[in-house]
Amino acid sequence: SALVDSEESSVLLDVAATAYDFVIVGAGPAGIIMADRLSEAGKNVLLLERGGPSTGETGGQDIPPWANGTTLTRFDIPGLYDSEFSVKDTYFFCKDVTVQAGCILGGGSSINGGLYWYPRDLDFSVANGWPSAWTDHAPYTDKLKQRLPSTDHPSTDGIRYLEQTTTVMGQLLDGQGYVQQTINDDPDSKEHIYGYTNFDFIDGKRGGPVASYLRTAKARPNFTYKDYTLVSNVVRNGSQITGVQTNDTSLGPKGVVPITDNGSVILSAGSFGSSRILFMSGIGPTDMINIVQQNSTAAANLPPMAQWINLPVGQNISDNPSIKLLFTHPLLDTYPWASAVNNPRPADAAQYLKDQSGVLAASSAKINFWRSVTGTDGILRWVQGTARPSGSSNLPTVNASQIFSLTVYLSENITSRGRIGINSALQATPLVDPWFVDPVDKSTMISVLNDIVAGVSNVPNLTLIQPNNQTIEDYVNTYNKASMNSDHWVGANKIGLSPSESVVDTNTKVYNTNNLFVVDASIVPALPVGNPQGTIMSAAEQAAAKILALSGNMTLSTNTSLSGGTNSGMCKGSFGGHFGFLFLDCRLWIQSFVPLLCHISLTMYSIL
Ligand SMILES: Cc1cc2nc3c(=O)[nH]c(=O)nc-3n(C[C@H](O)[C@H](O)[C@H](O)COP(=O)(O)OP(=O)(O)OC[C@H]3O[C@@H](n4cnc5c(N)ncnc54)[C@H](O)[C@@H]3O)c2cc1C
Repeated sequence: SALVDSEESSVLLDVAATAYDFVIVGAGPAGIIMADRLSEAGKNVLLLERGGPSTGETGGQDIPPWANGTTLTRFDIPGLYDSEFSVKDTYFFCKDVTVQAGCILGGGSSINGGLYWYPRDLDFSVANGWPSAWTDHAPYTDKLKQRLPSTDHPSTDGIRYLEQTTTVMGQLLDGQGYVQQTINDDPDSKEHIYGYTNFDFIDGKRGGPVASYLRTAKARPNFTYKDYTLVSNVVRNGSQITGVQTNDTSLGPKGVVPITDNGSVILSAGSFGSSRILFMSGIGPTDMINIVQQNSTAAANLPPMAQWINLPVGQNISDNPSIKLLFTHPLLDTYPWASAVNNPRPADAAQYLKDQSGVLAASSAKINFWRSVTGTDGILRWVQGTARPSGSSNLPTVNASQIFSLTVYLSENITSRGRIGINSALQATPLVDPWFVDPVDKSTMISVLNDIVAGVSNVPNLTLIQPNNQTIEDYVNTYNKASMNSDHWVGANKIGLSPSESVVDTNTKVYNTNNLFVVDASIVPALPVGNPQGTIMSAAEQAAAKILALSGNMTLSTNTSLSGGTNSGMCKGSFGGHFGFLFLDCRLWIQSFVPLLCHISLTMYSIL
């Protein structure tokens, strides 16, 4: 199916464009899982990623000096997570998003702290904003667990390192009625519990979807991956999407990658990335599309105004407001995380290089706890704490090597919402910050922090050093807003039952389009109880099942190769579901048997 107009194809006569059943934009956790599940079902899938490789396995080259001669990049080594924020060249963060977002293979999962929580039932409840069609979510979490189990002891020798923070923080929590548990063994239990941090690391290295789902996808002939490919917008004719506009003219005429007649585009470019692509495709609030209209290059790709689709893209955003406290205790060993990329402690580097064990086999988080608290508005909100043996060098009166930090997040049921959008430079950016918009969120945080601090005097030798000589209330009131950012943005393209308050329907299809889907953090309607990647990845599992069900888990597509408008005659058919899996690639017989084979497969398809 020719998806570019005749003028375009006559200008670029020698560009061949393969049409795909699914073009997925963005190789973050959601995009990778979608690519794997759809290709597993026999679909012809193209995964486009704007960034380059990350881990050594994917061809990454960013190897710290002390690991020279290995394939261990900074993204492989969990203990280098905290150093990301202090290196000069942060090329792995998106340069056109004004907050931190990963622009590299794996997206956020390649640059995040790796904290990984299986969602609980309440995270996917109607009360938490999900449509009822999504609430039977446990089977999808099970699918995720099978492919990507969590660990709370990531070092290959099974030993936990730097546990002083856990010991001291555990004493504080014991004194306040918290109970220790293996957190992911019972995800539904979150009331006054604490435990070791769970990660998605594998064999002492960063694991995540890149080291699991992407591996299986890559092994399939019907899966194609292209990196360094930026998608600006979808190409559409009204509600019918016909392809995506990329910056790579080798992929198709003027860089347009077409989809098959029954094909679909799935945006998995993250909360900021997917929202921007929608605006640039003429989908979203009019004020945002007007900004696109004012940019002459981007305006050229906008559909006519009559085809603009007004949806609340970028609204309903939430992110955990988080406040950090600092403590000192003589037992502590504050780890020099920031310098570990160039100058790690020599024994730790040697141990890690030997067999991926030791301190560097985990990122900095050591202990997590949860509780609920009811605000003055009667709403029960959830609270998460994460403690790390890390500190700050600007505290002259304190021994800098004996500090640990506690980050307290307000999570599920917070009532504040913000908005994200684009500015005139087309950077994706928060327009209304989502933290403490509702004063009850703030007062709830203050009461939680006061509760924690009240227990400090019961732990021998434990001292709160930040805030110091200041009430918790003053500390929170004067806290730098930007530091409250937890990088857990959800809700921009919220799933829901109506286009007046949501962007995608219960099948994750963008309202008022025939074949455009969004599957990533942005469809999650409200924050889960813990750091969100487990929720996002299991949501992708459910979305894949729903999208496959929509297409009857079956595809028979003519895989058109355009060259100056000429069909070179490739044929590809597959079907799955009840009849098992059959994949026919006609390229082998392209010279002589193409028409016959295509006919046979079409006949088989119609019989079955
Ligand atoms: C510093 C940091 C630390 C974090 N720590 C944790 C943690 O410990 N635990 C946790 O659960 N969560 C954590 N998070 C959040 C978590 O990583 C994200 O919620 C998650 O990665 C979102 O997944 P996603 O698939 O929606 O999008 P993303 O991970 O953002 O992936 C989107 C992908 O799309 C690509 N892309 C974007 N735009 C385009 C385009 N136009 N064309 C082509 N490709 C495009 C990007 O390069 C990226 O690879 C952290 C986030 C950050 C930034």
